Amino acid sequence: MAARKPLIAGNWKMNLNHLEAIGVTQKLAFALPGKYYDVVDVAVLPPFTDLRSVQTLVDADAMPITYGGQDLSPEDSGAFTGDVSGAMLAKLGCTWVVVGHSERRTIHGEDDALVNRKVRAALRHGLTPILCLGEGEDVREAGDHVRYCTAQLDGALEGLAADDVAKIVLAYEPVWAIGTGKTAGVSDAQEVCHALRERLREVHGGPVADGVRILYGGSVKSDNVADLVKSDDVDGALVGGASLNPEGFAELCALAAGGPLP
Ligand SMILES: O=C(CO)COP(=O)(O)O
Repeated sequence: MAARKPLIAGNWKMNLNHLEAIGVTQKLAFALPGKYYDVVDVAVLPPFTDLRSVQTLVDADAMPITYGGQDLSPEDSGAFTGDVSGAMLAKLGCTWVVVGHSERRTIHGEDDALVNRKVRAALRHGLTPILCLGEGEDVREAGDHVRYCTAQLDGALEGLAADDVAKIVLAYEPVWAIGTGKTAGVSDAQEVCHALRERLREVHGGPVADGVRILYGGSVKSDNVADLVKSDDVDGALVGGASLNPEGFAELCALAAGGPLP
């Protein structure tokens, strides 16, 4: 298996104003000693209004933390009230942008075609899309989750060249596990992450499949992260609620890197 460095990304969702963001980022950097970043990549994904503050702090203290947005417009500029472009995120030093989160798909009606345009917009501006996929409870109960998730993958990546697909991070987030306290079992997470990787292999080739990081998201906590990232095809976690507490998130990152904080 190709060596893939795990990524632990904290999706703050619509939490923490820009002043709180400064506090949380400082505490996270203080709580997680530098050596852990050799083993895991650590990212925070704050609301748009916090990004400038996070950028200033990360730059000033040369923190090894990366950051990104939670969404972007498929367009580059123009009359799109309320939207934020990939160019704007790139200008703020963002590394990542979440695309296709289930909360965007459900609450804002985003479909695979729009997600595909957003993936392209992110890549156009040198951002790494964290492309979220995942089935709802009804699909899981019908046993159709693998087919459902690979179809979402195909839709989101339709028409993309293999060397672009190689730049993407995937996140398998079963909707029934988000914010519910129900985590997919390690074998459930591994099953879908493996199927997504095999689909990448089929469509985009072995080197792409072996290189792309596939995260798991949905009620990831300090007590389950280590087992999740030990799975062959799970290369990290997209963490919601548990990323809001900086000391707790630092502990979670350390556990993903192989051991608790000293
Ligand atoms: O949606 C998620 C991350 O993007 C997961 O959220 P929770 O970790 O709060 O379940």
